[in-house]
Amino acid sequence: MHVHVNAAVSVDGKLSSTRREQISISGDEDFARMETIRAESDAVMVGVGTVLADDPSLERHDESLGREPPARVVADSRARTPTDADILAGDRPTYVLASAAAPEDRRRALERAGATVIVAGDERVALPEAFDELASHGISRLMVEGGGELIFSLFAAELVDELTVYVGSMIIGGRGAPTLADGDGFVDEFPTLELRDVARLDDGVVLTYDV
Ligand SMILES: NC(=O)c1ccc[n+]([C@@H]2O[C@H](COP(=O)([O-])OP(=O)(O)OC[C@H]3O[C@@H](n4cnc5c(N)ncnc54)[C@H](O)[C@@H]3O)[C@@H](O)[C@H]2O)c1
Ligand SMILES: Nc1nc(=O)c(N)c(NC[C@H](O)[C@H](O)[C@H](O)COP(=O)(O)O)[nH]1
Repeated sequence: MHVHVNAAVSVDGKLSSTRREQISISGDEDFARMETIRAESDAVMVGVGTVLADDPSLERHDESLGREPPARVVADSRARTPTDADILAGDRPTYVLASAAAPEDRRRALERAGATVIVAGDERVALPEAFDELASHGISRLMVEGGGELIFSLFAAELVDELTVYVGSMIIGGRGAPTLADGDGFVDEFPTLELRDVARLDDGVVLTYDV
């Protein structure tokens, strides 16, 4: 499975503010670029932290981009996704990746709301195992939109193939504000990236890396 992480950060590397509310870092051109990647993907993924903060639809709004609209995936160890979340709306499949720690009633509630629940791992979602399961459902190109906890885990599990980051010309600051990669952090060995492209977009810059 090809895994493409895409996110927008401030110059100081933040995904949002200390209030964890969605901030418009991207402008129209970057949102259009993001939609193109969505349209080229079999599924679009976020962590439940992003679902709870932003309630994203993960829609492909521009129908002219062709193909089937992508399925949706949430990494949600304890099955906390609200049953009225936008990510469950409509007919496109939604896969909730949960762990054995997810209460049975929450799993069932999400299934009743239309989700396919995949259980992998004891406490947190075991991402490699869950991704194998997604592949068996025909997902071979996965786009990941964040947030920082999920992106860190994907790098830690060496599951990322490609990274695009839009750096908006703003400072957000805040010690506790989410960054591109949070989690426990790397301390001795650090994933290295190969810079493939640099492009100006809106008032910022898009960096494209192979991992
Ligand atoms: N600017 C951007 O491009 C962008 C994109 C997405 C999110 N955001 C922002 O990021 C913030 C949310 O990010 P976050 O880091 O709090 O949450 P997140 O979206 O990364 O979700 C983290 C949650 O995912 C679940 N999870 C399951 N298995 C996991 C695993 N193996 N590793 C890690 N997490 C796992 C856990 O329940 C965990 O709490 C919000 O403020 C949102 O606005 C910004
Ligand atoms: N590319 C991008 N630029 C931003 O400035 C910003 N704040 C996000 N944030 C990501 C966000 O948390 C969601 O993943 C989707 O951007 C939600 O969009 P939809 O409601 O699905 O259209 N993403």
